[in-house]
Amino acid sequence: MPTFLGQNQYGKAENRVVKITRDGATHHIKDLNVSVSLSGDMDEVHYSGSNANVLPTDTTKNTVYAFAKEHGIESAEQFGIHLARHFVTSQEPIHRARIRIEEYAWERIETSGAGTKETGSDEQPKHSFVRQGQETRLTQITYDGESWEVVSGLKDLVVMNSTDSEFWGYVKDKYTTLPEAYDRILATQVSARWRFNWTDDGREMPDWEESYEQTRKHLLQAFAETHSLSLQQTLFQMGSRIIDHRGEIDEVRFSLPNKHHFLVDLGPFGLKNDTADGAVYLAADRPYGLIEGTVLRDGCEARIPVDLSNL
Ligand SMILES: O=c1[nH]c(=O)c2[nH]c(=O)[nH]c2[nH]1
Repeated sequence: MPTFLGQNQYGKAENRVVKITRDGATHHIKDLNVSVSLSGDMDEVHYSGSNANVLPTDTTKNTVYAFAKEHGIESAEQFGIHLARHFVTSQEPIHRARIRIEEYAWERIETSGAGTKETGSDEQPKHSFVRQGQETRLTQITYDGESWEVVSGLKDLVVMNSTDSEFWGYVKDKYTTLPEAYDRILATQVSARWRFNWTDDGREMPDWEESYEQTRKHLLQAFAETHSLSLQQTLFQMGSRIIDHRGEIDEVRFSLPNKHHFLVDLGPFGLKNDTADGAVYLAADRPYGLIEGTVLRDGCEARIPVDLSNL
């Protein structure tokens, strides 16, 4: 044979697994990106195409989700060890498993205490999270020698509510397959711009640092405290909360990708997976719903461009 096979490995990369554990009203998130890579007696599949030694990559994906449900995710390390041991000890041709895991950290959103829980209790909702260490603060200043326009904002602020989100009662036509949801995850990567009404007419400038901190806080609190019937409704609540609390801002525009989380069907493995507790979700990256809109102070006109990537 003039050629021979060198190093090779295979598996399913980037299995996005999200597990929500409920401890009463307090939810805990484990959000991992798990990549499986296996190697061993795989010469034949390359030389002759015989799949006799091949555990499908699809099976490795299912194993990740089933293990998350059945055994939980104590830590990324423990989860990875468990998976690696499983592949090597359960499949004779597999001699080596490499499990790479990225873990995304989430911080609880501090709310104002005005949660929308129907319970009437003043207990803080504990199911709203902001992803750590991602966002970028932005500003754009325009001056034509006479007037100023200051538009500030942020992008890549990733937030999640692990409950208090529903989506139902929508139009259904012959192509509609989406089941109505009465308890779903709502997650988005916020891109927002807000326009200041300041201009250099002798008025004092806003305290830009304080304004940013407070605007971000109101945005997050509105996200956390809205019992959402759609991402569109949440968008309007976030914008209104900012305009109501920040007199220096007249207009807010949002671009909100709906980061869908689908309950994984673990029925084929005899595992019940519903939202009640310990639910395991597939975090899909595309396609995604894209919800965009502007919220304005009464009497003010829209000046922020519709397409935020132009800003
Ligand atoms: O909050 C949502 N708004 C929509 O317009 C929509 N469409 C969809 O399929 N899911 C959702 N969710």
